[in-house]
Amino acid sequence: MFAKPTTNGPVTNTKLPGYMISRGYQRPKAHISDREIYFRTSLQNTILDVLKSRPGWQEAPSETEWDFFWCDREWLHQNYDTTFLQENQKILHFRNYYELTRKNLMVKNIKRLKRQTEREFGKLEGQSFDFYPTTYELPSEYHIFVEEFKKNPGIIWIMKPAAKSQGHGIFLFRKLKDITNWKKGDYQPLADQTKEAPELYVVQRYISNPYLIGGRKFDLRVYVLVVSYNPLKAWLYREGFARFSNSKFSLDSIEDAYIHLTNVAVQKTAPDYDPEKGCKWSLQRLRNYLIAKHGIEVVQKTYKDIDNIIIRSLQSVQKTIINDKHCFEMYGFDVILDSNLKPWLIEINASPSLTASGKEDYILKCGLLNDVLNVLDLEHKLTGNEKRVGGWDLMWDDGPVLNDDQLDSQQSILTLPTPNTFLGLFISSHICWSLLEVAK
Ligand SMILES: Nc1ncnc2c1ncn2[C@@H]1O[C@H](COP(=O)(O)OP(=O)(O)OP(=O)(O)O)[C@@H](O)[C@H]1O
Repeated sequence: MFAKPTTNGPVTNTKLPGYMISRGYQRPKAHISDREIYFRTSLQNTILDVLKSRPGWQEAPSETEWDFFWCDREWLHQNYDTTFLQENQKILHFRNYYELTRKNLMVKNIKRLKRQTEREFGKLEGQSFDFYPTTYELPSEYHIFVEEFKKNPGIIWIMKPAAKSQGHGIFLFRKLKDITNWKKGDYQPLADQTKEAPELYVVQRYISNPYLIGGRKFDLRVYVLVVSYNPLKAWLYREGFARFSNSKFSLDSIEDAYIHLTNVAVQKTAPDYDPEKGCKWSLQRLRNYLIAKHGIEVVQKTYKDIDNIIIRSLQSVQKTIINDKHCFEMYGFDVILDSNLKPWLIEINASPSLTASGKEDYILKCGLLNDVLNVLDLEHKLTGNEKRVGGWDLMWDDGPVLNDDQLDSQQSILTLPTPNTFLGLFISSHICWSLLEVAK
C-alpha cells in the first residue's frame, strides 16, 4: 500500500498568484506509487464520492499539491497558462477543449475536415462527415442562412446559444419573423452605446422525424475518453443512456420544451415528471429494444455510424487541440436517431453532468468515473497494451483498434487498407463485437 509522503513542505500561501504557487510547489521526493495519490476537485457530486472512496487516494493537502485534478473550466481558463505541471500530474480538459464543445466551433471544425477530405479523397469520402444537421453560426452567417431558409420553406429550425447548456436560450421556429426579436436584441446597439459583442448562436435544421419509443423522443449520451490528441488515443464506454422527453412527440406545438428538448435539466422541471421513474434508459436496454424490433444488422449499421461520428469529430480537432500529456478529456456525445435509425450528432459536452438523477444513474456514473481513473492509471497497474479497461474499450490508438478475436477473423482483409476501408472495417468489427457482448 501507499506510505505517507515525506514532504519538502509545499508552499501554501494562497495569496500568491497561481503561477507563483505552482512554481513554488516542491513535489515530495517519494515516488507517487510509494505514497497516497493527492486529488483535487471543485465538484461535489459523484466524482467527489469516487475519489474519496478510492483506495490509496486522499484529498490534496493544499491547492497546489495534487496529482490528479478534476478541474472546472473556469479554473482552467484562469490558471492553465501560468501553471507549470509536474511530470505525474493529470488534469481534466485540454487547454482549448472548447474547439469541440462550443456548438459553432464544433461545426466549423467538422466542416473544415470534410472539405479537406473531399479535396484529398473525393466527394464520396466526404459523405462520412454528413452526420450533423445543417448548421449556421449567427450573426456571422445570417445571410447564408436566410438563403438556405428560403430554399426550404416550411421546415423547422432550432436556435441555440453557442456556449450555453441545459437547454438555456433554445427555441424552435418556422418563420423568419420568429427570430426578429432575437435579432433586434443582438444587433441593435445598447442605449448606452457600449460595444458588447452580440451573443453567438447556432441555427440548426431541426430533426423533425426523430425515432420514437412509446411516442416519445430521446437522445443518446455516449461517453468517450481521450487521453492524447497527438497521437489520437480514444476510449469508448460501453454504457451510457438514452434521455426521453416527458411528453409525446408532436410538431403541433413547437414552443413546448418538454416535447422537443430531451435534456434532463429541462425534463425534470415538467409538472408531471416522476423522479422515481426518471426519463432514462440504459444504452444496453435501448440496444436490446432496437435489435428485437429491427434485427441485428440494422442496429449494427446504426452503431457503426455512431463510431464514425466519434472518430471523425475527434479527428476534426486533432491538429487544433493543444496536446499536453498531463491532460485528458471525458466527453459526453449527444446523438439523436431519426426514424430511419440514422444517428445525428447534436452536441459534444466537455463536462457531461456527473450529478446522478437516481440510483441506477449513480451506479453508472460511479462505475464510469472509477474506470476513467483505471485507464489514467496513476497507480501504475496497467501494462499499456490493454484494449479494454473496465467498461472502456480502446477504439482508436493512432489508428483503429481491433481486439484479438477480431484480428483473427479479419486478418486477411487487413492488408494495406485505404483510410476509408480501414475505418469501415474497424467500425463494423468494433460494433459487431459490442453487439455480441450485449447478446451474451
Ligand atoms: N437539431 C436538432 N434536432 C432535434 N432536436 C434537437 C436539435 N438540437 C437540439 N435538440 C434537442 O434539444 C436538446 C438540447 O440541445 P443541445 O444539447 O444542443 O443544448 P444544450 O442546452 O447545450 O444541452 P446540454 O445540457 O445537453 O449541453 C437536445 O437534447 C435535443 O433533444
